[in-house]
Amino acid sequence: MQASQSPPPDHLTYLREDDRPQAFKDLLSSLPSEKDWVGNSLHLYQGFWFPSWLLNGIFNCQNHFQAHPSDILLVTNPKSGTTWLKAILFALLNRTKYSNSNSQRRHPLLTQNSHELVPFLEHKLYLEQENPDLSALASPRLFATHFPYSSLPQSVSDSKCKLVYLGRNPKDTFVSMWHFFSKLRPEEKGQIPIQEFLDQFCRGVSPYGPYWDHVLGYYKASLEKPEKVLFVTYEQMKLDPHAHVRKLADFVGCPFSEEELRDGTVEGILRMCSFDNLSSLEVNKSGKLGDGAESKWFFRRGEVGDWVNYMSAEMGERIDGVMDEKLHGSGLKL
Ligand SMILES: Nc1ncnc2c1ncn2[C@@H]1O[C@H](COP(=O)(O)OS(=O)(=O)O)[C@@H](OP(=O)(O)O)[C@H]1O
Repeated sequence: MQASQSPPPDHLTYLREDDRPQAFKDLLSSLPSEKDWVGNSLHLYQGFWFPSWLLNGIFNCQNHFQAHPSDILLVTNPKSGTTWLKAILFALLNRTKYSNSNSQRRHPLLTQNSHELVPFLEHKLYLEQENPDLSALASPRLFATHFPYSSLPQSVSDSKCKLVYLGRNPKDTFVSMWHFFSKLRPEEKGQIPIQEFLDQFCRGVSPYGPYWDHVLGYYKASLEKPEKVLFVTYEQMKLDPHAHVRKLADFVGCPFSEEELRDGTVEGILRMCSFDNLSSLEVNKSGKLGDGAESKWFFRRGEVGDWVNYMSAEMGERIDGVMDEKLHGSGLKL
């Protein structure tokens, strides 16, 4: 998720409200909407709450994005570990180019935030002919998106491209989101009242929410089409990162060789992408992304279970209660 407070910069002109086609404005005004805590609108479209400033991109992407069979899409609900998995997948797919024996090439993750290296689909990446960067991307192209499964562009469903979904415990995601949105508010407004933020979350109103439907869509798809959708969680990645990076590599079709497993390639990727390493790099301490968000906002604690420091047991039980009810019978527990 990116910041959207100030007017979008030039390369994101499609986000400017003035430039939106009338048909889009008409559709927008017909959709149910709610205000989020930063003052932006969320619109209910195809059963999910989309930030209004992204909807034009969402529509266009649905209509125009042409998936390639070799594409890899990392999908997350915001604040589930996107920044981390973007880095891991980027490092994994480009490991030969930037290996130790090829160390004259400085690793891009040392000087660029992973959000700059792995673009979001809904950020005007859908028209290949209009986007030279997109056609110049080497195969396999790696994208990220927060699209719900049921709203993915048809070409993604039709093609043989692969989807990696990263889920996260909803309480940690919720607290991470609460911190992030609080940062986007004008300073004098202070932190978002957490109880009210929770009320909204538990009604399903959050960016790309309801949270449970987002996760469930991909979980079910991963059971139905295991060759197309891989479902992993932030907690599993934290618990056994080595095994999961190998699993990711196998899934995206570039498994580690015996030699790589012996020579510490996996460990090198994990070290490079660790919270401590990435968050200590100058680019992530003082850099800014194209839309004005500060890179450091994407690195807070990076821990499992940090919610207990911000929510009462009762609040935690409330999220658990909603999740239990919504995920009942699915076999999924987050
Ligand atoms: N390298 C690494 N390892 C582990 N965890 C990491 C890493 N980088 C970011 N993070 C944590 O991920 C949370 C941010 O989520 P996202 O990256 O999905 O945010 S966004 O949707 O892209 O805005 C946010 O979680 P919280 O710390 O719980 O807020 C980040 O700290």
